[in-house]
Amino acid sequence: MNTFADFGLEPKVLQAITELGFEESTPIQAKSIPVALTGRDLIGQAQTGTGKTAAFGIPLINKIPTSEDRIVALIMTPTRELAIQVADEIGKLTRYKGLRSLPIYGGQEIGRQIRALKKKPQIIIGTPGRLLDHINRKTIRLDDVQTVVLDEADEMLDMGFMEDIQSILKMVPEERQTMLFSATMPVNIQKLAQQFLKDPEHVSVIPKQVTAPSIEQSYIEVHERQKFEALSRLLDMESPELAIIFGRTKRRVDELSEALQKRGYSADGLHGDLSQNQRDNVMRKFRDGSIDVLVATDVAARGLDVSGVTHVINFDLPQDPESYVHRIGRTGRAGKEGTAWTFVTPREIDHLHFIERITRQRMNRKPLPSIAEAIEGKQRVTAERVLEVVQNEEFAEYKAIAIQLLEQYDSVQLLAAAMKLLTGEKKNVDIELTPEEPLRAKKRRPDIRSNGRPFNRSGYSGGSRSGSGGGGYRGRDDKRGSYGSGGGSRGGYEGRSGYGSKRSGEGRTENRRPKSPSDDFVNN
Ligand SMILES: Nc1ncnc2c1ncn2[C@@H]1O[C@H](COP(=O)(O)OP(=O)(O)OP(=O)(O)O)[C@@H](O)[C@H]1O
Ligand SMILES: [Mg+2]
Repeated sequence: MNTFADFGLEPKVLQAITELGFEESTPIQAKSIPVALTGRDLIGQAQTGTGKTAAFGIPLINKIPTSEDRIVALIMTPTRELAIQVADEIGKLTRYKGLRSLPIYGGQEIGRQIRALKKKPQIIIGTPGRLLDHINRKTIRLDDVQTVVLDEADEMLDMGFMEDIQSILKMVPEERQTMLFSATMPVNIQKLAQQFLKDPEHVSVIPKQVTAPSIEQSYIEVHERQKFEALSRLLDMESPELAIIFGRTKRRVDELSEALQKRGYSADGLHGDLSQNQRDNVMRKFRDGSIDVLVATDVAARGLDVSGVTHVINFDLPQDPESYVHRIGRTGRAGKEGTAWTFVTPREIDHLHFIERITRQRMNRKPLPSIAEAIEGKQRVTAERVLEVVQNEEFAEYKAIAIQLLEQYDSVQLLAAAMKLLTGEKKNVDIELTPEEPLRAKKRRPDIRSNGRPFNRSGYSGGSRSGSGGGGYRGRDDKRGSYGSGGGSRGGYEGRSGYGSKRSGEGRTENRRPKSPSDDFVNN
């Protein structure tokens, strides 16, 4: 068993880890924490949801003296919500040590950030655009930074942030420790590594496939026009605890979340054109369970850790295999199980097979759920709800009326009628979504798992950690689990638009993703 005590960490850091409920280190933590503690540069790769945040967070926190009052550590993330989430986890890990960490991201009032910076945080977690903004205003100085982490490094590169990262790292002393982390390491990450890292140690825990082992992956072949019906049936059949549905464009996300609401689902949409306030609100509602379906663009694909997400549905096929890996990785986290469904139109089937080849993981082909299956799913949920009330004996005040009714009517008829009311009929509104262009198949390219190096077989077994649960779908109450970081009350977001925040105000979008097929997509 790999306990955190073996790393020789400070007692106060150890205490915070214990409080988070982490009993054993995950494989990526076990391998990278000792390396990071030596001060070496590091490239860390491990499947989604396996604790990479703590893998860089713990050693980073451990080495900062409490008396420090300069910015000595910088963590960069591709999106606003990830900056907030990582800051949240870092905050929890520094609870007893008493370090100060601060998220810095576009969309938030800059004056507020400047005031917070006056409190002399030692750790900054930020998105590139807003960081540069502060550097230019001289409200952030990086002259004393000793540790830099690029979380989701490949994504930042992919989005065209190389220049911004270069400009930021020019402000950081050469004498420093630099770490890159992601679940996917395409070959072009080497370029970034060569420029910014010195003789890095590669720490990779990718056993067989890059997708997390606890996610069941299926696809349904469906025509563009059938997609919404397929989605409704799927949601009814599966009745997810919490689900994230990915759409290709902002328009798609808007239309789809509105359509789901019209049909009576508790859904809301998230993309980069919403104001920061709207984004925060949607994330807060999703994290606290007041909505159970989040419809999002790829802005929500990376790093987001919301415990209780049982399902990911790709309403539109993802652009590339990396996006697929990260999208479905929003479920099946920390050893829990998850289910991923992907809709594919007949013309896109080659693209789906391309994703399968690159991820070396086959998806199960499933038929469109039938109306009967959808109804059955809904009835099952109603029955479960009824039985829960029965078991908890939460019905005392209804007993008298029940007895009265049973004197006049048949018990089966009564229960069936009550269940019908409880199940609720889905509103029969017509839904027309604007069709999306199909994606074209791509040529095969190098493996995304291994960064061109022989991959590591020693790795991750998925179920080996204690405290990581495992048995399938949890009840609502368990949603926050014991993993900690999913329970943060804040939920911010940074759309792709947020990157350009140094040049743009809130909500403005910039095309910085070179390979995107349409403006709609890049502005996600
Ligand atoms: N040692 C541990 N034991 C139990 N839970 C852990 C441990 N380490 C991390 N976790 C929890 O696992 C969840 C996933 O962690 P994290 O978000 O760091 O994953 P990740 O590897 O960065 O995933 P992604 O690639 O999607 O960004 C979090 O809720 C975190 O609190
Ligand atoms: Mg992460």
